[in-house]
Amino acid sequence: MHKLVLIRHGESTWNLENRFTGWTDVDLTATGIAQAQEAGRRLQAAGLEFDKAYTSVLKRAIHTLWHCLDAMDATWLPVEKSWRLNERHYGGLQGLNKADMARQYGDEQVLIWRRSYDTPPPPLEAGDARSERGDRRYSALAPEQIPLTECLKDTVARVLPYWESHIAPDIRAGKRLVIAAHGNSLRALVKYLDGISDQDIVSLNIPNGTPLVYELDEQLKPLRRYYLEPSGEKPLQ
Ligand SMILES: O=C(O)[C@@H](CO)OP(=O)(O)O
Repeated sequence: MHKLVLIRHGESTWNLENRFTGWTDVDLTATGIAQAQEAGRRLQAAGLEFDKAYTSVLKRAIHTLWHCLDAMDATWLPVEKSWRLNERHYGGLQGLNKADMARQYGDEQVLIWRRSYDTPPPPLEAGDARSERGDRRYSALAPEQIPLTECLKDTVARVLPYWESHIAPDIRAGKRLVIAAHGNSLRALVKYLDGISDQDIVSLNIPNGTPLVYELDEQLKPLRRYYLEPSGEKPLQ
């Protein structure tokens, strides 16, 4: 049996300000840092240990991993970062306020933008100052690989090759992994692992800074999955 831990970053400044974030590289708030430290303490109290960590190239996930590992006295662990674990790209909505957009376009439209499986938000213009196409951290990618918007289906399509090429082989080799990532890159992974339908994934939300433990069989099929809450194990809903 293998154990894999997924953790969504702690509260970010734009979570607090209720802004569409996507690939925008925002910091954790003081609450987000505390959530990450608490996650590390809970993992340690549950007796979980890791051999390696994975994260995105966005600092809210990277710093969550640091604080979590620091609380476990395990910042020495090897860490692999990939853009493929980044948050879903939010297109032209990046930076805008979610409540303002709901007032302007209605709750139903905002729900489609936020949770539809295959309808992406309006794209960024390639020349938009918010586009990540000039960002040095993505310089190894062809420009067209850097999204201008994404629906969850697009996120699944770029997360799964990384699961297959990097994460799954590590698990099969016996490595105990923690993955610190984002609400939607983790929803993509959970959808795949648990075989959740395109319809049912719409209502699955992953909270900030709460370790989600998967117990996997030899074929990497989930046997159990649960959040590590202060009160103990809580089933994934
Ligand atoms: O803004 C974002 O990038 C994400 C995660 O915070 O928001 P949502 O919950 O709408 O997917």
